[in-house]
Amino acid sequence: MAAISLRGVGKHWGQAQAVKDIDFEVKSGDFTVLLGPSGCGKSTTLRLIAGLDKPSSGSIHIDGQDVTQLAPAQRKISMVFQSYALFPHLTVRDNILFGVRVRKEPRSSHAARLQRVADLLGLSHLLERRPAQLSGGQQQRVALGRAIIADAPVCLMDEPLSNLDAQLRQEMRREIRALQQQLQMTMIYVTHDQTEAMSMADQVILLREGHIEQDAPPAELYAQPATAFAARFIGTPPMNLLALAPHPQGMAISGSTVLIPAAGQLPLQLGLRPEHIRLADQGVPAQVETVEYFGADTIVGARIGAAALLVRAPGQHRLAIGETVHLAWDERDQTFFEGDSGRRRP
Ligand SMILES: Nc1ncnc2c1ncn2[C@@H]1O[C@H](COP(=O)(O)OP(=O)(O)OP(=O)(O)O)[C@@H](O)[C@H]1O
Repeated sequence: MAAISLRGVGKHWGQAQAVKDIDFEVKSGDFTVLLGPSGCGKSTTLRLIAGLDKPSSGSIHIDGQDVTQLAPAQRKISMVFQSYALFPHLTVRDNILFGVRVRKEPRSSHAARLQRVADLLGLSHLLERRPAQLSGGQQQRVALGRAIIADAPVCLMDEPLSNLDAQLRQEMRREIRALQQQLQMTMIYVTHDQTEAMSMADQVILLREGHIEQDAPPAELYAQPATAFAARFIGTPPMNLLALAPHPQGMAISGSTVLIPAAGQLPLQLGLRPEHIRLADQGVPAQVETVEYFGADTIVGARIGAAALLVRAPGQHRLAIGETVHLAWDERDQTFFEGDSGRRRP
């Protein structure tokens, strides 16, 4: 199975720089997610790996071979797009076999390969249908089938689930991840959905405005965000960032007398994950501003001085707006970010 590496890859369209200085390695058999907000360069990066666009600088290697100048067909990759790109006039069978036939792969192998892929994806009873006679999830499986039957060592996916409803998305996430592990595919998957990235990936590459903000496994991205941007991009709800201000005895949460022991230079922000803050009998007084109940937990919006923050408390909490609650957290769950650069303080 293939490993992929990008070295100093950049792409500009006229004056506009879509991505710059992209460096990363994808291990063979790993599931890597390119994550980031709209316009950060995810699709551009994927298209460069696929060979659909040529980089303006840098090089791309697959399995140790420099493929920068190779055409897509020579790169041994398969690709699944957001729009499934199925042929409406072809049956499921013919859609899945399309690429295999175009590439003139041995006819004798077609039936067995089709059978395996159809069984794997639960499509065996739908082979004679046309795309219009399938549900969204089934169409997505056909698109996956076409990628899997190619037996290409690398599979690239660009937001493949964005046309599906929330429940089906979750099912398909699990299916894609299970298939990738079962077939030991090297996968690069583009999404702007952090829950998708966190739940599927071995490695997350978080992009921002064309550069890599952080490249780490999900657990590290969550526990040790490199920057305030990374901290805010991950988590539901995301990490709270509270501005700190000078206080005669050190540093306090801005607009309050709540002291935060932290050596370092201002400006500084305190990062606290909503799930790390407890509603306690004793602690920092805060005023309740919002209460949202979700069944398993309650998200409480509260204010300490000038700082608004969200608390994720297990179970149901009937709190009145304006009521004073007490908040507590462990010092080890505090993260500090430099106010100007946004970098996490080590
Ligand atoms: N063919 C093109 N010509 C000019 N600019 C482009 C082209 N393709 C992409 N760009 C620009 O490059 C930047 C990155 O685009 P890209 O599609 O890679 O972002 P993305 O992260 O995939 O966004 P989205 O999640 O919205 O699809 C954007 O500013 C975009 O406008």
